[in-house]
Amino acid sequence: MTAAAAPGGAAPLAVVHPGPEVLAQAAAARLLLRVLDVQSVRAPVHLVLTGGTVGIRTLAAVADSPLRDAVDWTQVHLWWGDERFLADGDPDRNETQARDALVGSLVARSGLPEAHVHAMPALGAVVDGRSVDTPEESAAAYAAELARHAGGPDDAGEPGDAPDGPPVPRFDVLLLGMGPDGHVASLFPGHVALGATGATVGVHGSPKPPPERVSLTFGAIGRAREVWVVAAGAEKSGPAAAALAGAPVTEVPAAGARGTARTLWLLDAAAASTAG
Ligand SMILES: O=C1O[C@H](COP(=O)(O)O)[C@@H](O)[C@H](O)[C@H]1O
Repeated sequence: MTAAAAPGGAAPLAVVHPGPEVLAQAAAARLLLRVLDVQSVRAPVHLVLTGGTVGIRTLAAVADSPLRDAVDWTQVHLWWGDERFLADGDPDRNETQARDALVGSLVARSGLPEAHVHAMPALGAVVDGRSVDTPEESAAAYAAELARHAGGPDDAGEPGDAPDGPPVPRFDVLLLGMGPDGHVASLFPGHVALGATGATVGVHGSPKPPPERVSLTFGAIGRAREVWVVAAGAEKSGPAAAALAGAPVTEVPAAGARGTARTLWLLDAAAASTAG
């Protein structure tokens, strides 16, 4: 396989919370305040959502937060870092879980336009008149959707903030969960997808079910202004410590997820227990 490049971007900073519920509440409050800050200087805001235990718990906390109503959701775009390649509405799809936890109510009650909800095409979806039957077709369709939203006035960065990379929006915050094997999005240790170029990649043979997935690449992740990795539980402590210590990306993919301006690791005490 092609080796993943050494990570550039902002060095990681870890913030530790006592347990998973406080972690989810704090991540949600932090996310909403970040959106408010960004909306004071530019629009639209591009957020990348994650699946996973803490990721979905964080979205549920956003839904219940009083800060939610301070955001202008008409000027927010939602994207996903990865997706399980399953039929639309499958309960294991990250999109389905995110819609149940938050996105559905933002569209129904908070003015988020459905056209701003950019889910990765599901198995059997029809995009531009063609059926999406493989992870590669879904990945290609998503890359095209990302490219349509790249290069807008909201892309203008701060001085020195112009990373090379595939055509994707400058994500304001990109959320990632992390598996106990150190995977982020659907980029797994030792997997050929780690070396993928372009914005997205179709994934086969995922060690975590389901085997077929779609993921942003490191190139796309590295275009985010801020990357936040959220993780809870003792089973995450080994990979968290390794990633924070700069482990090889091929062994601990989470080590390669960095934002241009900020890389935050939001951990609970158990997940931080091995970190020095
Ligand atoms: O399969 C996935 O797993 C990771 C982490 O999930 P967790 O339940 O261990 O927190 C998640 O971040 C990713 O988006 C998802 O597709």
